[in-house]
Amino acid sequence: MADVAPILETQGLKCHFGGLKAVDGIDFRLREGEIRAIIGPNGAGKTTFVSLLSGRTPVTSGTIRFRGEDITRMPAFKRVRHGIAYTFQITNIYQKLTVAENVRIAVLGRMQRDGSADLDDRRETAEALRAVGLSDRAQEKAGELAYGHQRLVEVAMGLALRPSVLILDEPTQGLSDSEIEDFCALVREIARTATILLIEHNMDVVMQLADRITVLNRGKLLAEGTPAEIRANAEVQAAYLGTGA
Ligand SMILES: Nc1ncnc2c1ncn2[C@@H]1O[C@H](COP(=O)(O)OP(=O)(O)OP(=O)(O)O)[C@@H](O)[C@H]1O
Repeated sequence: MADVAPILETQGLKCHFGGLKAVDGIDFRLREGEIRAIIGPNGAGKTTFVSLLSGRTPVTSGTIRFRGEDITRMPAFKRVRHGIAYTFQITNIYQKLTVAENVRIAVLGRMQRDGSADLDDRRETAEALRAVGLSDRAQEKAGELAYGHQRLVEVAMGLALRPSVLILDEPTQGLSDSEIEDFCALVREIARTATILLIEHNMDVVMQLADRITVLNRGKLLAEGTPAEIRANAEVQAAYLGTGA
């Protein structure tokens, strides 16, 4: 696998906020088709790192390549067109619109992107809602849903874009145990057609889903490996998992 060209790659990626080195020189390679988890203590730089990948936050220095093309300075909306979708922490949702209307906006955006005006947008919307288990709530106002369900609306919006890379930032926050189980099944399903980059604090979810795990600490890459390797890594245990994990 090591010689397969990465779908997404960073070299020496940095993002400094004044004196704070939120992301401090990260070399990262994401393989096409994998589920990669990013973990690390609070403030490690995880959200900042994926914000750089999505174009939401400007890079201080270093490069980002997508399928070999330098996208370091490409605006966020163009990255979405290239197939990099990022579910924000709810900020994407129109609170006063229904769940279905929110998802339909994403579907229509993709149709415009792909020039596929002949697609049945209502059917596509219904499919995305079914995938995340929100069909029953399609006509509810998005802003009135529980927090965890609003996160799922965002995932449906991301899915509706048919991304080749889907970046999920703490998607299971606010979900019940059974909803988390359904969500894990959904991620496996999505992974059949997309590469997934997942920031996640729930270690059960990480260990269950990830093909590989990247550990960040203080803006730097601390370790990378399979779930078993990361579990056994003493440095990771000290920095993040705690020695008892
Ligand atoms: N826009 C910003 N301006 C200034 N500092 C920021 C900004 N965004 C993030 N930071 C700081 O950068 C550091 C990394 O934050 P980031 O949110 O990327 O970490 P994280 O690993 O995602 O943390 P958490 O797990 O708590 O979400 C933190 O010290 C944070 O306060």
